[in-house]
Amino acid sequence: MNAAEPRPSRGNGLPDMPGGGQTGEGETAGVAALLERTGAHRRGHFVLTTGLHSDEFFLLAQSFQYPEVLEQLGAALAAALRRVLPPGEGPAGGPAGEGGAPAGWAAGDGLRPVAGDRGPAGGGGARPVGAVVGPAMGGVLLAHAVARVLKARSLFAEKDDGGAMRLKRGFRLEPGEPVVVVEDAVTTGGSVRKTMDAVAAAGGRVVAVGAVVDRSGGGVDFGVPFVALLSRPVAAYPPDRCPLCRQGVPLVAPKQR
Ligand SMILES: O=P(O)(O)OC[C@H]1O[C@H](OP(=O)(O)OP(=O)(O)O)[C@H](O)[C@@H]1O
Ligand SMILES: O=C(O)c1cc(=O)[nH]c(=O)[nH]1
Repeated sequence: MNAAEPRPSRGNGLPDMPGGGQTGEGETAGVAALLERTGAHRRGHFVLTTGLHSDEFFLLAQSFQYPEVLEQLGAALAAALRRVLPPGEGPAGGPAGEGGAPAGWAAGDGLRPVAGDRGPAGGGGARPVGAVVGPAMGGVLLAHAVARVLKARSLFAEKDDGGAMRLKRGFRLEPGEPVVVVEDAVTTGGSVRKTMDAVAAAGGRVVAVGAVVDRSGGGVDFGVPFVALLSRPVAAYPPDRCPLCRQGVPLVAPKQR
């Protein structure tokens, strides 16, 4: 096999991510290869959520349709997040409590309690991450995959009528509960910021942000540590300054097809 080719693994034709979830060049290459192989990385002429145009698009639903790939990406992102989480705000452990859990479910049932019920972490000390929150739709599956590894709850925020994000469906956070926000692809960071606002409105405290792809190449600042499995600047143009429009390349809304 050509050394530059992704390594097939587990008989599914998908490449392993070198380093078992370690960040660095090897992992970046592994993630890029995974996105190529699963058809998530597209080239053409695309309209983005913000109305900007781009010649590249990361349609991560294509990758996430393979549970094994979602699991790999979630594990890699969880590992990267662990490295930037403040001490004590890593994965949860500790005893289960009642809050958020249906009656009769407790430690050993596989349910994660809300952070305020985790005993020793309270009392002014750092608390473990209680929840991973993703913006719907792109962040829903990813939040689940990351939460599974961090042993936290998996929640999602949804747009309300005004375009803001909100926790709905009875999702609750404890006051000051440490939360990680995850996103499939970050361009301007607007969706992550709205999700952070939703977490704050629900009383939680965002301690880190993670994404599979950071199209800003490190150009966005969320005020908390931000990690991405693949980070590089990707051009995005206002429509009236889009070179692809000038060339007459057909414009595609990739999520609508
Ligand atoms: O960094 P930004 O400029 O905010 O753009 C990135 C966001 O846009 C997309 O979501 P979209 O709003 O299209 O909703 P979806 O997740 O339902 O596809 C994407 O999944 C990110 O959430
Ligand atoms: O900016 C966006 O809307 C966007 C870009 C991208 O590459 N992928 C995606 O899902 N959304």
